[in-house]
Amino acid sequence: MASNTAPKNVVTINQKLVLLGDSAVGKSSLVLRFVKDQFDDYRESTIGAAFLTQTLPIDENTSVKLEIWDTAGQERYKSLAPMYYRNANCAIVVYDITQAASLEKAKSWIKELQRQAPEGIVIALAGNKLDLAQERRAVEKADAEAYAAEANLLFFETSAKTAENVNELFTAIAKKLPLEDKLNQARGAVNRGVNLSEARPAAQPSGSCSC
Ligand SMILES: Nc1nc2c(ncn2[C@@H]2O[C@H](COP(=O)(O)OP(=O)(O)OP(=O)(O)O)[C@@H](O)[C@H]2O)c(=O)[nH]1
Repeated sequence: MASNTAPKNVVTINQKLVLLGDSAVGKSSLVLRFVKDQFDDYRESTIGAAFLTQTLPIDENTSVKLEIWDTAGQERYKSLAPMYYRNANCAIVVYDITQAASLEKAKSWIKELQRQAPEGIVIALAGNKLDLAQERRAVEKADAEAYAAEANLLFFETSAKTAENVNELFTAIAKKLPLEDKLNQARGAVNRGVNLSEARPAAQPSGSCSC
């Protein structure tokens, strides 16, 4: 599990991450595994959205603090999603490898992000519930991988239950973020003795942590 604090002399860049996908594919479970290294077999569906943060080192001088918006997958909350992806730097779109329809839903989220989210947003496609692959797989890895390559997405199959590929997914996203400008700004601010917290991103939509 990643640490929640960064060592001294490390520049930390805040980046907003949004999770999207059908209900019950495991969005909240992936976040819970990544942030707290926990898993619940019986999780309540998210209401509205949940907010958590986690700091990830990406090299010896730089950390990324991910401000994670875990959106609710139920259809009735669909209209809220733009509020969460509007200023996002990166997104994880999740499907369940045992439910073919959830990949179709993921593809429609990806189209919406590519049309409406900020230019340059880093998008990953995650096929979750990999622990059920042997008995219940309904989406072939090669098919999802080929789609992801064509749409220029990062791609991982994950299991929030066993933790397989969960840290790898979040780390790959953090490493793909174009941080050069922000790093130069932050290092310039440090050299001028400016308090970095003044340069943090604008206020986020309100939400609660359901973890
Ligand atoms: N076997 C298995 N079950 C999982 C995995 N991830 C999540 N689940 C289960 O799937 C169910 C739904 O998980 P959630 O994390 O609540 O799904 P969600 O996508 O956040 O759902 P919404 O809040 O409705 O959008 C729960 O019962 C979880 O325990 C996994 O990797 N493997």
